[in-house]
Amino acid sequence: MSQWFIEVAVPVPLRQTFTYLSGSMLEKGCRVSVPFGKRTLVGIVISSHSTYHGNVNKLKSLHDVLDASPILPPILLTLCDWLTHYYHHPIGEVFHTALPVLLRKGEPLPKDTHLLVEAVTPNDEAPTELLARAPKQLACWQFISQHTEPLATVNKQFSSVVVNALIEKGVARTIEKPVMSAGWRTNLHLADKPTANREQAAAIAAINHISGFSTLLLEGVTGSGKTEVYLQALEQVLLAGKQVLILVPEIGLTPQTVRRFITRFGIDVAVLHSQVTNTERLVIWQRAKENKIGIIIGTRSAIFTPFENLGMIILDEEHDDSFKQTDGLRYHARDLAVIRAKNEGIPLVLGSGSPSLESLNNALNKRYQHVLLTARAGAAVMPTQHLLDAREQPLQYGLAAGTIAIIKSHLEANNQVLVFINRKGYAPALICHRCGHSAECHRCEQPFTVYQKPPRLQCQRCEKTKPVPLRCAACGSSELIPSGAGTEQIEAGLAHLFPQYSQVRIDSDSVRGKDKLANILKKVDRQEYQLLVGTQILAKGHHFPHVTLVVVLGCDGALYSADFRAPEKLAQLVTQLAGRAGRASKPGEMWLQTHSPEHPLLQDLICNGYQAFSRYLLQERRQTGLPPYSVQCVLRAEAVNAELSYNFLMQSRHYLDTLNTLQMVGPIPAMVEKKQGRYRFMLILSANKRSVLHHALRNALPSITQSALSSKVRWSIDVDPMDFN
Ligand SMILES: Nc1ncnc2c1ncn2[C@@H]1O[C@H](COP(=O)(O)OP(=O)(O)OP(=O)(O)O)[C@@H](O)[C@H]1O
Ligand SMILES: [Zn+2]
Repeated sequence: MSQWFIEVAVPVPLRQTFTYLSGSMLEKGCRVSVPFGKRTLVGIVISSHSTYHGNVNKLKSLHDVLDASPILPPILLTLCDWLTHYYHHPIGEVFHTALPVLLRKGEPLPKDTHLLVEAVTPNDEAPTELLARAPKQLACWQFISQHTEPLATVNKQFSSVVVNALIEKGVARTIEKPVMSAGWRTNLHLADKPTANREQAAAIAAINHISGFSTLLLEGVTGSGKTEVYLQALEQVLLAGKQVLILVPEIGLTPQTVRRFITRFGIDVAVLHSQVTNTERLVIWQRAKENKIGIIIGTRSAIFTPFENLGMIILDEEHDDSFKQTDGLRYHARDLAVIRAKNEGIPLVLGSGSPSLESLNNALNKRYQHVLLTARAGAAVMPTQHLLDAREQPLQYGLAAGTIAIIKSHLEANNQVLVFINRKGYAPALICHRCGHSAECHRCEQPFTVYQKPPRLQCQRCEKTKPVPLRCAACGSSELIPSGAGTEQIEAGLAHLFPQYSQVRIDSDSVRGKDKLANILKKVDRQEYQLLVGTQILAKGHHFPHVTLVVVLGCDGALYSADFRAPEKLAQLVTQLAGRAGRASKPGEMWLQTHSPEHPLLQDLICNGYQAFSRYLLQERRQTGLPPYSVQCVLRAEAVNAELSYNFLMQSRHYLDTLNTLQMVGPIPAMVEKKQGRYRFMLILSANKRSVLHHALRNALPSITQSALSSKVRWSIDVDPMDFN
């Protein structure tokens, strides 16, 4: 019997494959179960060899081969290889991330079958007598004797009690059959659509003109009808029988968006987001792979869906943070989409009203095609933007008198008002009025947020909760005052100021649970609420036709942040928030309440708008040599013992420095210095060229991973970091 040496990617945090023995050659991409220490793990075959240059006696045999043919198509295998190299991530974990949870666990692919109910006719006679006393059962039997129907269809008319009774009496049985689907292409039909305006038509033509791979940045102001452009550009792709993948931000995936695609094309649209169960996810995964689904709309990880015949990728709100994974394999779905589209030889469309500086730079450099939509679609006009100087104005619940007056005028005109604040809870801190001590989470060294609904203190980093204390832990005084304002406080304040208007709070606390956000948005649409108070969630792509005023609170902190991306993120947030106002027939306005009305960044953004502001920020990045004019990587380490994580990074710095090609900052405390009892440090690496950064990392990683300290701390590599937390 021949012996094969199989290289397997095993889901462990080690940057290598492991060799196992097998009696036969195995193809790359098949799953195998292997012994690993005392455990059995599911790994992916990377390669098979007939020879081995090591001690064969030390090798173990595979337990099992789980797939007869590769579970991942070649395109995804290539993508995983790219991820492993680009993000310097352990190969087994890369494959693990790319696979649906159930496949990671070694489950087989589900059979695409359904149960049918078939009538049985004993002695060739209808069982009329047998069922004479059970008219429902008789009716059911007659129904199934005419056609063999799926159980689900039968159950629409007859309860399972009735069906089971027939089965027990031996006059019906269930049979499992493959689902015969006519395929989405037969159902495809185009519904009525608005006539594209001149700019939209140019964008659609530009997209449809692409043959093979190209990335196109659609920079369209909020409400300019980007979704309409996607819809019309997709017609040609779908009519050619090709599938499409649409990637959207985490919370932007609303039923309204999905419905627009369903009604336009008349076909099922599969949706992939965090609330989809593992079983549903696997079914969609397989159906896409077999070209049984035409359109998939999903968040970040949907980029790993296999398609038999993918024709286009669209990534909407491409500036959104949620496309970047912030733990484990820290990939950016936008960058992955570029690589995937290139490998598939298909167009990629990136859309945003406030594009990231990375994409903008690529567009201005002509690496991407660039199409602008400068005006709103239909009759809507762009909202006006203003600063509200809160200095020396009386404040009530964090709202300046001027802000309250503007809110009042819009409410009285019967319009909806959206109030944004970047904090959840009632107040971001509880402070002792006598000694100034603030109640703090010890594990995170971070002030507790005060909540009223229900009353508690809660840490935003580790979610630990505590009852609200009656006395100061430091001096015993009972004079404890909430400091600053969050959504709950603004909600309470507005309820007090405007009791006659109905209000809803929209933040991650209030929309927790399936369909909760969707239901609130439906009510907003029906104008059951006139005041909307909330966090970032409100900024994401929603179409609020009745909102005419957007009020922005609590943004001053971002003006003084140490993160060089803070101005860009603030500008995107403000632009997207303003973009929720005046989207239909009535014009809208945005007021940003600030104590720094003269700050040049704010002035520039409000007076000149995102388009000019973003070009100015790019100039600044060029002058300072920051991304996208350089590349970065962050090495993070955390440990209960601060010294360990500091020393690990110090030592890593030394290994990385041997080539003397990188600029390095650190080790310095991460912006989130402590979390759940662990001290966190970072080392920021930058280089002018990507190849230099990668070379230095590849050169140093063996020493870093083999160091004794590396097993004593939790550490990670973040290529193209989007934050310094
Ligand atoms: N050519 C058109 N004629 C009339 N109405 C249109 C046209 N294109 C889009 N609309 C309408 O304009 C509104 C905004 O369009 P859409 O939601 O596509 O904008 P968007 O650019 O995706 O918005 P945002 O980036 O702010 O989320 C929608 O109600 C849409 O139906
Ligand atoms: Zn905490």
